Amino acid sequence: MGFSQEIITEIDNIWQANLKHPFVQEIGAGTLPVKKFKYYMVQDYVYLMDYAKVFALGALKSPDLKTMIQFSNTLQSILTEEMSLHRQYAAQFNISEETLASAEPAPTTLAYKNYLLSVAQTGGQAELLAVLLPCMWGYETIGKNLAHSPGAKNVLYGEWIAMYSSPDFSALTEWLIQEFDRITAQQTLTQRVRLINIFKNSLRYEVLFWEMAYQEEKWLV
Ligand SMILES: Cc1ncc(C[n+]2csc(CCO)c2C)c(N)n1
Repeated sequence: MGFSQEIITEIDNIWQANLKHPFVQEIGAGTLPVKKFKYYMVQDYVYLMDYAKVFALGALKSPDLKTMIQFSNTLQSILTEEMSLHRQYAAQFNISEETLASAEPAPTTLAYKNYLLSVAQTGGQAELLAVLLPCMWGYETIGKNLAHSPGAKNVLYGEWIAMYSSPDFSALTEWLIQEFDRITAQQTLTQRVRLINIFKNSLRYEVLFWEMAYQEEKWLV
């Protein structure tokens, strides 16, 4: 069993909480109130601006050309494909690109993106992979789980599900998992414990992100 599989087995309760969050289930059922989805789209756009930078840092910290190309291709696809879907949704909701690009992060978005960036900046390649893997792997699993759900045929949520259940996205996630398993195979117990914690925190933030959107979290003042 690879280290990545060992981690999600150990923290299965958090892994399941992420997959089964009401926000995700309601996308699958096609019943999620549009208002919550709009809120999510804007916050996710703000999040992705910084998430993409983690891939730029991944390229910077790459040990070889092949890894560097993968990180730079992914950075490109986040900015052009994934964020372009967000821009299309925003246009549908009459939210301008300026509003989208200048939206303020809610507390959870701010905390999560700062966590990602600080781990990616201060850690090495293993820490960087540990912090970004829950996001990729979680969405890929959700995409697969929802591929044949009623939501997949929903006019609004169908495209979102299609993007995360695409074979290209699965291949990318698989590459990240293998890279993580390869890099961590030789690590000491102390290093592994640190990586489990990073992975766990990032996964917890994924759950909090759904919850934030579900509750339409606001700053108190
Ligand atoms: C909070 C949050 N977590 C994860 C993703 C998913 N995601 C972000 S970048 C990327 C790589 C491929 O484009 C994927 C799958 C998201 N959108 N928002």
